Amino acid sequence: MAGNSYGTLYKVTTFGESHGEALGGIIDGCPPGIQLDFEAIEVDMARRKPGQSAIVTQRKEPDAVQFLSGIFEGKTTGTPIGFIIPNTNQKSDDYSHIKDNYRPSHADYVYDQKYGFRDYRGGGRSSARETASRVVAGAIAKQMLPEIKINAYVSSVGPIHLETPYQELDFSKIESNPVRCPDEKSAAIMEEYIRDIRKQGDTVGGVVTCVIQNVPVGLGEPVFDKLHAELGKAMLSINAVKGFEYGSGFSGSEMKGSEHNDLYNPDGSTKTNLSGGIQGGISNGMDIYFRVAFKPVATIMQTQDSLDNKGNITPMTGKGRHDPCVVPRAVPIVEAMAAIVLADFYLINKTY
Ligand SMILES: Cc1cc2nc3c(=O)[nH]c(=O)nc-3n(C[C@H](O)[C@H](O)[C@H](O)COP(=O)(O)O)c2cc1C
Repeated sequence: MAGNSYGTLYKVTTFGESHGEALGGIIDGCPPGIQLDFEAIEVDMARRKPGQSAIVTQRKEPDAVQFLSGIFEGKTTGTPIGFIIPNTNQKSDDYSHIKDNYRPSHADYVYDQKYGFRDYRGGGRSSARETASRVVAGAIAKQMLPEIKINAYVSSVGPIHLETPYQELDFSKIESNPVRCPDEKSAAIMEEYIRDIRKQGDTVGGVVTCVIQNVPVGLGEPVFDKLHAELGKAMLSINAVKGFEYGSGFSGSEMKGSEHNDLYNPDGSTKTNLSGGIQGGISNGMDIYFRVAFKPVATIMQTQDSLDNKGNITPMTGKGRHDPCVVPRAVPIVEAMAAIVLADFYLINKTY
């Protein structure tokens, strides 16, 4: 299958299915000599892994990464970094109900139409288990760019919104609750809401906000490979993502130029930052911030009509262990994809 790689110079390829032997990946282009902090990689993996709290899927996977190449005495060698993440809990679920049936709003139908055959167990390649490999590649990319700070957090769950601007939030609180919302009051309401939705056998969407600080001026290419275009592609490549906006986003379209313009300070920084840290596709040194909208995922524990592969509409009830709301687990995935994009542009910049 094509389309399993991302990046030009920091090139990440992933492989694996939800219920296969293992997931894994190859990172090609990582510079030599980076002393890796393996604990930091494990921390990010633990933030994504299933079973981490009562408000995510209860599948139990340790998501332990085994590095196979490209690292010697704890340092990157500059050769491809190969790794696997064994699937240890892959045999416990019965997915025979989706063998010949297509869940509404999942990828079953399009995979069958495109390839004529699919590994239906747990969604196969379309499962967000694939994102575990991205988190490994992102954790290494973060270590390549230690001066750049990437913080993502949950800013809404269904109808519950955290309206506080990111500048007034304490990012050290993001990990203080299972929702990953830095405002503890909002987090408690969001958690309650997710628990309630789960009890109803339903799912709910949400928004992850990401803030990237200390980005040097000059990352991003001027025409097609604009920094925000690549961030948008990276975020929209994450499962269940339905929207991306950066800076003032859609709300900027309602403003006047006199309100929206970011006026300069003598050092080139700007007094406001409605542009979201990118101008003309190139980072301008201000904070980059964007929002990623996730849908309520498809598998619900209620009965809905599905389509079978003979063209019959038949009722189906979700089975197995699923996420009632994916945003708490999506936070490290958003950070990982942001880090991969920045690492790629950082290396591209060095070729000038
Ligand atoms: C962290 C994460 C966990 C997910 N968990 C589930 C899940 O438990 N059940 C489900 O039906 N979809 C889940 N999804 C979403 C599916 O992977 C996704 O909807 C599917 O691949 C179809 O792609 P699309 O929604 O982007 O069109 C999850 C997505 C993410 C990011």
